[in-house]
Amino acid sequence: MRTLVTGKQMKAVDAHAITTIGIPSMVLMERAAFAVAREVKGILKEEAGRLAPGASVWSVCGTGNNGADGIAAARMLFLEGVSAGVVLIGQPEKGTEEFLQQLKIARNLGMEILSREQWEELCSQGGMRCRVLIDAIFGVGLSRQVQGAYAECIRRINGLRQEGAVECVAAVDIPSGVHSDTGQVMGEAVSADLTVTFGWEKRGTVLYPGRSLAGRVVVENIGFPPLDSLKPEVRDGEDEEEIPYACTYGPGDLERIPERAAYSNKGTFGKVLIVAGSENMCGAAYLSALAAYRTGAGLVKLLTVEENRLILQSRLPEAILVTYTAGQLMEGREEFRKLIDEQCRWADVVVLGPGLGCGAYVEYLVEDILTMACSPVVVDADGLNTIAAHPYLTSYYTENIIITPHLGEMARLTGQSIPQIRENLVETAAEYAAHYGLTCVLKDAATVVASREGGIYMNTSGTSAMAKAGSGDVLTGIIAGLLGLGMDETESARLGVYIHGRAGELAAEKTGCHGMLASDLAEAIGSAMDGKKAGNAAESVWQSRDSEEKR
Ligand SMILES: NC(=O)C1=CN([C@@H]2O[C@H](COP(=O)(O)OP(=O)(O)OC[C@H]3O[C@@H](n4cnc5c(N)ncnc54)[C@H](O)[C@@H]3O)[C@@H](O)[C@H]2O)[C@@H](O)CC1
Ligand SMILES: Nc1ncnc2c1ncn2[C@@H]1O[C@H](COP(=O)(O)OP(=O)(O)O)[C@@H](O)[C@H]1O
Ligand SMILES: [K+]
Repeated sequence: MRTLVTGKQMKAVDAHAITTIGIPSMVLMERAAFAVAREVKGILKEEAGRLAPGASVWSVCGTGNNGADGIAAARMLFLEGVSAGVVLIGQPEKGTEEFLQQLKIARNLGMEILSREQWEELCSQGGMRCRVLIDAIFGVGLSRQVQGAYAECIRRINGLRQEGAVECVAAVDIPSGVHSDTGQVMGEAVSADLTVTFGWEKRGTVLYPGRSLAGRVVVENIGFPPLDSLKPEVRDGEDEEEIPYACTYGPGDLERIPERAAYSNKGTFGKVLIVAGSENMCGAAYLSALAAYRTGAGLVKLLTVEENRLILQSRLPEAILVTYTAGQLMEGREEFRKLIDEQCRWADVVVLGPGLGCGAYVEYLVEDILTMACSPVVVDADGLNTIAAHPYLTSYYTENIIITPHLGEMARLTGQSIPQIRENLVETAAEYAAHYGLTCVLKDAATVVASREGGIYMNTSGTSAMAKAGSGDVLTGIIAGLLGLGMDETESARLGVYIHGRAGELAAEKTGCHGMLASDLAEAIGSAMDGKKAGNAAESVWQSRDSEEKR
């Protein structure tokens, strides 16, 4: 498990380390700059291991402590014989104490220091070519939209990278212009190949578009005290609500999956009831059921319309089938309730919604399941659309409900627009989960899981190959399967999302990124749950120099 922090949390740790613990700010900075310089040197090194002759580095620096890191990193490279210079953006005289100190050191060493105007001139004459450009304009201190000269400078950096005048852009802490909490571009943002971040990963490099802009992320422990040494009021200010530290999973977290006991039978691993499918829509029910079995469920039963009987029985003979007709539901509601009651008593887990459609009877079905299920219920797709269309159904929400909306479904549930939700992914999921006391899995390219107690998980596995119909149905099956194995709602949701992404990566390796089908994703679940197998693309772009486990 890796911890993810907001900019504000990171600043609170900085302040705590410096003022309460007494670690001098310049000591932290020296370690931060050393890490950046080390990574840049790695890029500059020839195969033989020596630094490339004439290797040139420009460090483009703002006047805050991010800029101070950038000057210090350039100075370390300069002292190792690299042709490294500094470009200053903003008014240096207004810089932080640390910035002014770093600038003085660089000047005393005789380093080349350009103003923005001089740099612009160099660029416009085509004289700006370098192996590595260090982006140190803004770090976690970015507090507003980027405009004017700063925006121009960021556009210039991206232009140089695009035209090949700069081979590699290395961002200090976070690409300048990316919001450290939301990953949103604040007007203009640097597109980096590498980001060296300090202490803990920032939420903004896990959420899109920040995640695409950060490139490979290296996390460096520069000597901060552990997060749990901070008192809540130190973390977030006495007058404000405490924001929880978010987390993400990696292959090591697969150990959370319970062992499959030798002395067991099919009843040991959970009975999953999947209430899904409608006339002409049986694929979602099939994929959910298949995924639940592939995740380890002992018994999967499909409750679906009579029209799906033949196809589902032939596609997935391992599943038990109970069918109904729409007429049965509309006219014989009392009879139908008995059937639902019986099925709910049988189930250890219920999935409600994939492919249910929007027939008038679906409202009754959703109401009956929500009122009668006494086990965890995973509500997805048309289950959620029905709740959005009939808001009284939210009164049946209980603490063992997991909802798995994509952004469109979340927009229907909350009345917010999709862009609004996209910009506030974490807050939207967290507020809904807290308000209704349930687990909310808000699905996106970087899915967020908000628990009813306030915990936040942000997913880092997955691939765009999964952006295809049916992927969400597979996810509901995986989460249901994990609940069936006995995991709690939060853990099933978090690990389910992680395994789902990992299965996507593994399946895409075989089919190629464009060719993958949701059924390929479901078939890869078993391998994805096997912790010994490598293959997590997200893991390969992430690396920690000093992992949290070691601390
Ligand atoms: N001792 C420390 O405090 C340490 C700080 N570190 C570095 O310091 C960074 C944080 O430094 P700061 O808090 O000084 O903040 P930053 O250097 O990230 O930037 C803040 C500066 O930019 C200005 N600014 C913010 N948004 C702007 C906008 N849109 N347009 C124009 N100006 C804008 C602010 O007024 C401020 O002057 C971290 O990201 C990290 O790189 C690291 O060196 C670790 C130690
Ligand atoms: N670009 C992407 N990268 C990673 N995961 C993705 C991407 N696009 C979609 N996904 C995942 O695929 C799933 C799609 O779910 P959903 O939209 O409900 O599809 P459907 O309803 O067709 O099954 C979600 O779990 C989502 O996180
Ligand atoms: K930066």
